[in-house]
Amino acid sequence: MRLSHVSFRYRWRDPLIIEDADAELSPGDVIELTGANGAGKSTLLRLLAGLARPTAGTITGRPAVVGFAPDRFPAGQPFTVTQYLRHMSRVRGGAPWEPWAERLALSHLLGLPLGELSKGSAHKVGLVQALMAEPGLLILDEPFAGLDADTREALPAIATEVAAGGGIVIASDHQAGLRALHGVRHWSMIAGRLKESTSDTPAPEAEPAATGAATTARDAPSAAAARRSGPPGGPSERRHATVAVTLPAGDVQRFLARMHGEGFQAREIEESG
Ligand SMILES: Nc1ncnc2c1ncn2[C@@H]1O[C@H](COP(=O)(O)OP(=O)(O)OP(=O)(O)O)[C@@H](O)[C@H]1O
Repeated sequence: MRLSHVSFRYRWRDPLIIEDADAELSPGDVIELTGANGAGKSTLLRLLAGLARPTAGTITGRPAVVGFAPDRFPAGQPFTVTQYLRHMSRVRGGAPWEPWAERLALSHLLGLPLGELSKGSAHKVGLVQALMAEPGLLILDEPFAGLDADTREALPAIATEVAAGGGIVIASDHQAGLRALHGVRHWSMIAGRLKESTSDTPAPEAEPAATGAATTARDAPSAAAARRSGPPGGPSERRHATVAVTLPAGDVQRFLARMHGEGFQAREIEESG
């Protein structure tokens, strides 16, 4: 998989969040992505996942199966854990999710509605949906945040297994949870630039994103963030609209991944003959 001169801005005339990123990812790579808050890590991960398109440059050779665990799992969906994971498994061609749920110590929570899960447990559900389809590219946005000690210890081994099976693993990680892994690559986002450090010491998390004007972008509530949190206060937070979408069956997985990444909720999937 290759990034060639990839630049990205959220809106026309906004500053570039990512500027001229070049990188090559090979099967078996485990990559730790660091950078200050707002440096553009999540943005880069979304570009890698195919959930956003580069403003300039290209990303080629993305593996067919991408597992993406966002930093904030959209837990406000009207499903129990089992219903949600079954549903994601169907979307992913019947991928086995139960062993992952067991491994991440979710088995006792399967009957709970997603909305009743603790932050860490909801995060685990996001990890299970990302792992179940044996991704060729596993993207983890702050995977260690909020996890209990056992799961924190399990994650490096899981990353190693995915890589050993020929997958690429990339994780943004303020907690250095993968740093001890043998052969881990260190990427950092600094001032809009993607840098790889060749030593075992990753580059410092020096500066936030791109240029001075990036402050505006960082501080402004993003459209996606606004959608995730909803309007402040009052019963309007609970108002929803349901939209029926028809699309080719082969696009369902990509569509759902993008939708979940944006914080939207899937209600029902129905395949016609
Ligand atoms: N949907 C959006 N629309 C406009 N600007 C955005 C959007 N999402 C993020 N940004 C801006 O892009 C910049 C990079 O954000 P990003 O979430 O990629 O940073 P990050 O390195 O992952 O930060 P953190 O470590 O805090 O998670 C920030 O300035 C942020 O405000």
